[in-house]
Amino acid sequence: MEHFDAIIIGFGKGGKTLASSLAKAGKRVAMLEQSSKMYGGTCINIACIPTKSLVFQSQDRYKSTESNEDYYQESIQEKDQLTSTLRDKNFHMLDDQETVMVYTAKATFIDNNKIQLNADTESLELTADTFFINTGSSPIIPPIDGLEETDYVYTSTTLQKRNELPEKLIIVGGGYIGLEFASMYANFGSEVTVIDSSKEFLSNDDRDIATEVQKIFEEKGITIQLDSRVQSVKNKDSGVAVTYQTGDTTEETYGCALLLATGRKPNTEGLGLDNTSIQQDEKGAILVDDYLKTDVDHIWALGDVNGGPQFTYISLDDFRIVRDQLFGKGTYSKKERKNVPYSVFIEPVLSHVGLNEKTAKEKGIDYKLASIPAAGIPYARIIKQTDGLLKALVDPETDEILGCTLFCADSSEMINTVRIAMEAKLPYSRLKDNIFTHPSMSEALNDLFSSFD
Ligand SMILES: Cc1cc2nc3c(=O)[nH]c(=O)nc-3n(C[C@H](O)[C@H](O)[C@H](O)COP(=O)(O)OP(=O)(O)OC[C@H]3O[C@@H](n4cnc5c(N)ncnc54)[C@H](O)[C@@H]3O)c2cc1C
Ligand SMILES: NC(=O)c1ccc[n+]([C@@H]2O[C@H](COP(=O)([O-])OP(=O)(O)OC[C@H]3O[C@@H](n4cnc5c(N)ncnc54)[C@H](O)[C@@H]3O)[C@@H](O)[C@H]2O)c1
Repeated sequence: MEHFDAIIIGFGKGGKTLASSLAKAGKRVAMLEQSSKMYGGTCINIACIPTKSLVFQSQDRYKSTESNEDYYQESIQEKDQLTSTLRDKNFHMLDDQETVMVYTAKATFIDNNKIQLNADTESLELTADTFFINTGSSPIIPPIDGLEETDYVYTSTTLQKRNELPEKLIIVGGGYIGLEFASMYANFGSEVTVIDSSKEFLSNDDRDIATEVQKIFEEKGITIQLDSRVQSVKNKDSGVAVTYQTGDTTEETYGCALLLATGRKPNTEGLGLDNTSIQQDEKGAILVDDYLKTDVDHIWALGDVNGGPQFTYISLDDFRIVRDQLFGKGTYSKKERKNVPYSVFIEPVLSHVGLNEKTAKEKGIDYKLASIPAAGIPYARIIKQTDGLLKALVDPETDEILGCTLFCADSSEMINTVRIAMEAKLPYSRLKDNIFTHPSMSEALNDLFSSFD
């Protein structure tokens, strides 16, 4: 039986980065990945990278004279080339290191110290001093009658593999995936309907932001059905007949394809956690302390599987927490992680960090508010992306930035500048008076924060 210094289960962002660090420190590492199609993890193979490749290609659709169908197929091929290159690069990044061994097989714990690897024809047992679980998450399939017997039902993973552009696409769930896919498929030329169970569109966001996003979605021809639940689906023609309940009424609609985007659950099935002392919460997430340690002293869990925010950059930050324990002072923990930003890659991008007006009001937190339209930004005019709205909240006592929402082009870059200012506890005047290059979207931060004077 082979013994390692560390076994990492799952080729996710946190795990693969940790594997490299451990190897650099001369440790013997086993990276266990269940699928040869997933070297590098979810992000590069089926999530952030391929979807953003499609998002950005869909935004260039208007530049091409090709048919919608041809343009879409080429975009899918381009996306596949990109992920294949990255997958190969990721595999070699680890496998080419002398002290790292990549095993392609599903891992199951036999006990707190031993793993069984199950490949097609053989199985193998491995032991290690330390274990790091980084198995990610997978789509939640909601209980809908007829789902299993119906063709043309997809998840975000399987829809990206479909070569044919759906003329009519129905999306269940209006969260990150639902909105990004809605915007992207509408740009490619699909007729899109989003069905979401929430009473309000973008229910966690400020109403003025949600209204602006909804307006832009409707201009793209996207139909949004709120307070609605899909009850049943069945095959119809070469697509899906969908029955859903909106308030008290039952409605029917038809799509060539149905995308399920109702959240993701931690990947713990088949991991053999029952054979260990590791505990899980009611949603299946592995319970960890602030240092990401499980109930077993030599086993940690990183990324989506530990129930934290589901972002690649959080998995990477989980790596930083573990690295600090293995190679640093052991002081960095989840408690230190504040102001996690996010970007939803619709058009324009919706980015946020910290507090928004809605939450500030709910919590009775004092704030000063500034808001400017994206149309006033010279660079937005140059790139012809004048839709959107920028908002910021500052503390009236300290002048520190409490939060910021940027619904404008390039906001996924700009929001990182705002976060640094927040983390450094700078007064808003530092962004108001910062020298930004011109013309750029970032210089809009001068204008946004000038509104407080
Ligand atoms: C469509 C989509 C778009 C997204 N877009 C973004 C985005 O733009 N930005 C962003 O930050 N986040 C985005 N996310 C979220 C992001 O992809 C995840 O948060 C992130 O990939 C999670 O990484 P991880 O390190 O937890 O593990 P993962 O990258 O999920 O890796 C887990 C790996 O473990 C393997 N595995 C599972 N079980 C076993 C087992 N028993 N044995 C061996 N191997 C196993 C899996 O095959 C997988 O390769 C998106 C998600 C989706 C679905
Ligand atoms: N840009 C990004 O960073 C990005 C992009 C995509 C995904 N992600 C990550 O992936 C995670 C999963 O994304 P997601 O969109 O699947 O989940 P989500 O939690 O963002 O949204 C799920 C949506 O589905 C709705 N819903 C739930 N059950 C429903 C039902 N039965 N019928 C109708 N609607 C229902 C919810 O109201 C919610 O609006 C996200 O939480 C995010 O962390 C990030």
